[in-house]
Amino acid sequence: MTRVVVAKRVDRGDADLSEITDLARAAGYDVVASLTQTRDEDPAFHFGEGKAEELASLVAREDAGAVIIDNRLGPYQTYNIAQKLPTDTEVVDRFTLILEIFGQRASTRKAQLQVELAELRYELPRAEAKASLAKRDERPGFMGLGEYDESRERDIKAQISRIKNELDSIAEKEETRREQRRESGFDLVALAGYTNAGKSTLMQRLAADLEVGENDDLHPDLDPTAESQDKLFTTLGTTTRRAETGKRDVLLTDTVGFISDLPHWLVESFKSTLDSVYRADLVLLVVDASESLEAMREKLVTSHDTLYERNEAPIVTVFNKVDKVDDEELEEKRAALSALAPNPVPVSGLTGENIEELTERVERALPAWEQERLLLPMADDTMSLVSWLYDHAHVESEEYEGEQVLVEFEARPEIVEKARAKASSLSAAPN
Ligand SMILES: Nc1nc2c(ncn2[C@@H]2O[C@H](COP(=O)(O)OP(=O)(O)OP(=O)(O)O)[C@@H](O)[C@H]2O)c(=O)[nH]1
Ligand SMILES: [Mg+2]
Repeated sequence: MTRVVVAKRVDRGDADLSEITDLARAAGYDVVASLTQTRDEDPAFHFGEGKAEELASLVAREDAGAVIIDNRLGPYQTYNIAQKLPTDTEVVDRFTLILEIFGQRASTRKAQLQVELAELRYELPRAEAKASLAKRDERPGFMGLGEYDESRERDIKAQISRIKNELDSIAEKEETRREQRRESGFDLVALAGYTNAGKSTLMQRLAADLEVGENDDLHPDLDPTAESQDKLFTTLGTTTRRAETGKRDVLLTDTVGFISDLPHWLVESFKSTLDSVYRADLVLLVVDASESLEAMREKLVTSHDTLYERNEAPIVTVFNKVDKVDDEELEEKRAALSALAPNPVPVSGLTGENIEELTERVERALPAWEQERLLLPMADDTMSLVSWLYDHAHVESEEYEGEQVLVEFEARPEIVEKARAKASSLSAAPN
């Protein structure tokens, strides 16, 4: 395990190193020391130059192989800090660290492409900076360098557009699959929220274990396990399972957690993963209610920012981990956060407390179903239409009256429309 020093600068107040330390551990580093500074950003070193020197001696004393800095460093700042540090000390910033974790966990083609895309987008401005440095230093006999770096830039741009095309075609396939699932009568519910909020635990709680096996071939992302761990970014791809909520057939999707302070291009790189949230029929926004009010507020803001531009679905906020919070504290948090999290459902994914209230809320918040009664003549295909209704709708009653059958059911508007069409083709069929 590489020994690392974590460091962070804030403009004012105290720098909090807990998240960057968790991220470093999630990436497999051994955090051996830390350093913080409260001051304005220094253009050359990000930290004050004296602090950068302090960092260098800390790295030497601790025999660390890398420093992890929880700030956005410009390419020049990264270079300048590296110059101060013992030779071969790696400088890792918040985004490279997150990308490293994503890279380690990326197990599907899509996840790998997304990581690659983010890495290239990270590298592009750095290659541009290198090229312009090289140009500035260009002297006779040194011509090759600048040109070489410009070709690297062109290379990166070409790779970016190739990967984006492939991701677009994956996204299209997934959109088609979502539509097919809706046509089969499923409501699509997505779990979203800050990393480590307990999404995967809740998924396991809500999932009906039954039937996953049967659907494996149909839906390749249906996965019997949604791993949960006390680690950041345990879940990277998406996992979909059937959930038991009552009348409605719900497909629940668990997905990558949100995290604060990510640049736009990084979030954008994971767009096709987040599409399963943006394009759901309902989003369950999971919040860890056992954290401090301030942490909850910040994480809710990050979550809403991530959802803001693209999300089309209604949102139900879930206050998770209530087994660790007493009623009074919960009530205070609920009141203080009412603007960001209106009417949250308190649950514990771990103990199962209050899960029923959650499933009831899901049923109520999903787009409304239509009621319909169809009087069907007894024809060759009548029984197959009835069984189709059982698969795609909630059948309330089925009564036989002589040569006719009366079916009462509730379903999505599209399903009702399809059923009507099927019914009219029944009666039109010659006997
Ligand atoms: N006490 C308590 N712990 C919980 C609860 N739900 C989840 N946890 C714990 O919180 C940690 C994170 O849970 P996950 O379900 O992996 O969280 P996640 O949101 O899927 O996290 P990422 O996939 O890493 O973004 C695990 O250690 C869980 O056991 C809960 O209701 N109560
Ligand atoms: Mg998870």
